[in-house]
Amino acid sequence: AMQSWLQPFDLLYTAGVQAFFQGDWSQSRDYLQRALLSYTLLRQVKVSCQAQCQREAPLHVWLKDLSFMDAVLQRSECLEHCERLQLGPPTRHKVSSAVHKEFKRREPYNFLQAAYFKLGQMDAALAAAHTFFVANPQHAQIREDLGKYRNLQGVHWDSVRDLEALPYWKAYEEGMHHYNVQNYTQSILRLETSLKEVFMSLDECRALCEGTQEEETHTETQQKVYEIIAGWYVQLLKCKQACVKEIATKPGQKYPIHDFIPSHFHLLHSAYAAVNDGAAAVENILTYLLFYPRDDSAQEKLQQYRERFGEKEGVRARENVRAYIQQSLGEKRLIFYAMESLDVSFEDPDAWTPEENISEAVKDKLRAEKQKRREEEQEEERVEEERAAEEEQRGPLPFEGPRVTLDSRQLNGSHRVVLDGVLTWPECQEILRLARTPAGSGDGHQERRSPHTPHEHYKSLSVLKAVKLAGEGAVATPGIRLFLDAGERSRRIVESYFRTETSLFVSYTQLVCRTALEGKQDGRVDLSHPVHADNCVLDPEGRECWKEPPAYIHRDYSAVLFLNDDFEGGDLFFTDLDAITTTAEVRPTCGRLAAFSSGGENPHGVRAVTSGRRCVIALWFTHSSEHAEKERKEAEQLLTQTEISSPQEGSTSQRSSAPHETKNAQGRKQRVSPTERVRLTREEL
Ligand SMILES: O=C(O)CCC(=O)C(=O)O
Ligand SMILES: [Fe+2]
Repeated sequence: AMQSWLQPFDLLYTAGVQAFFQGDWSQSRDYLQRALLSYTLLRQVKVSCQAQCQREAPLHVWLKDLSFMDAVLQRSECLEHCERLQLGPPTRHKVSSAVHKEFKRREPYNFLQAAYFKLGQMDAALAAAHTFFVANPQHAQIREDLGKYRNLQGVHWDSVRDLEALPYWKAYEEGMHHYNVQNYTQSILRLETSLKEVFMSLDECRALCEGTQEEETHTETQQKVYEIIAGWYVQLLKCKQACVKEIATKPGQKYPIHDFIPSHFHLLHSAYAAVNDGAAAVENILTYLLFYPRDDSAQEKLQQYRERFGEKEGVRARENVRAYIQQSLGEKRLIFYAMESLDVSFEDPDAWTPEENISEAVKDKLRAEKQKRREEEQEEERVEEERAAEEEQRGPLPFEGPRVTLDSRQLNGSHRVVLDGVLTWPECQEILRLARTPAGSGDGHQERRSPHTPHEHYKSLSVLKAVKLAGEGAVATPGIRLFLDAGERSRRIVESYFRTETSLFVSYTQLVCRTALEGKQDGRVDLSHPVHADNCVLDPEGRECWKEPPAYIHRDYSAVLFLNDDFEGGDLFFTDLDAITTTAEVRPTCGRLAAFSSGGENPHGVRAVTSGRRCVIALWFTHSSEHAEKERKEAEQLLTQTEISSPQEGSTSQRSSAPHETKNAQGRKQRVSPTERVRLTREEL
């Protein structure tokens, strides 16, 4: 049966992305299509196995009864067997939550649209692009791409549709529209369709909760067996409850539609009344009253319908809705109970939950959580606004070559930017030659154990030391001139891009190379450079950053100018104040500059370098003239003398005009996040 098993969607996705960067568009398209299909089929199998095993291995027994365990085991075996038949061993489809999230965000469609485009399949490209856009309306790159599609000849805009659309959204929206223009018959048809589909999607979502279990983040070691069962079960109930929210949230929207399900019945009773179907009008207002029994205006409406259409004997609220409400309330009751006794948090997705079901203590907890959520949302909005303001303020670049690759928004932070093309390929090579001099040659060179990790060597070179080495003939001068110039170039870019209020001085420049020690990488878990902020002492526990010594508090901006990419690991990454939550990763490559403000808003670190050698120019800038790098001046003077006395080293400020590293060479690197990788090839669109 091996061949008939479903291929894991994450592997197909990875293969598709890989082919994408090898420029094999048809291969990429095929893999991505299969990945999306596999993703859908996997869900279908899981849902159908749940349904099947609910029938074949029911769970209507009590815990005190030994047969409870019997039933649990049978259910578990039924599911395992059912899924194994179609999917193979369970481990085949263990997918990381990162990939799950990418599929939820419809990321594969972004690759797919570009692949279709390359293959000249314009209608398919447009459909995929639109599908990605619907879930990512803020995404700058896809907006730009869609703009380009708009200008193309022969693309069929009228037929473009969302390939992932859940069926009820269209029906719901049309139902609303017809209702608003008083076309009640059509409205009824659409809303009934929507309702049917909504409950089907809800059932699916709830069934999937039983299939997969979120990993517990905190694992108490001394938990008793009942606590574990309780914890697990509450988690399951919360997952099922959250489905209401998921169903009511349109793709690309942050918040669900308020009262999504009850509102159907509200619209329906009026619509049925408008077409004089008294029985249906009464049925739907009664159904609405199941959610809001004390809604006075609904009660009044019911009276009016009874007067207008006569007593409708035998007309009752919809049975499936009554059952749904009962089930949901039962679940909520258990969760509320758990909130009182266990450390459980919960956000009720429904507005209709009757107050009397909730104890005062739980009400307080719910209120506190709602408040917390609101504050989080406000904070998010504030950050978003700040970012938008920053975007508007962002200054021009002082040179032709460099261009912004990722801005603060794309890097999920503030005062961050990644530029490419700050150095050309030959320039990087020339600077790298400075670092290649044998260890121990001259006192300026230090190749030693890294101060941060026992798994790497670490070599640093300041500008002045470099110049002195040149004086001794140990290194070539053009590289040093470039080393100095690169710092100045970066300074001007940072000053201009961030539109700093006063001018910036370079306060320190360092050429830093980190070399993986061979044979010392197995099982390594540490970083090349632990998470820190550059001008304050990070306190992840307190989520604060203390701007006081021993931190270099005069540093205002930091920059890392990458020189090479022929090593493994070594990505620069940013985190939240907790020093754990990664917000952005930057893959080094020649000429790429990562610049950011030096404070607590930009904690960062460097991933382990697990093979080869990673070299960068690390730069810090300051507004304070007293902290301007004194060595730089001295180095300049010395260097000028050296250059004059040894003209055979070539022209003074050697500027190469050789082409930049090609985009494909960058793209082939594995570590760049897929989103960034799409960006890098996007300009070819
Ligand atoms: O090398 C890097 O990417 C960053 C190094 C760094 O953060 C530092 O030296 O402060
Ligand atoms: Fe740093």
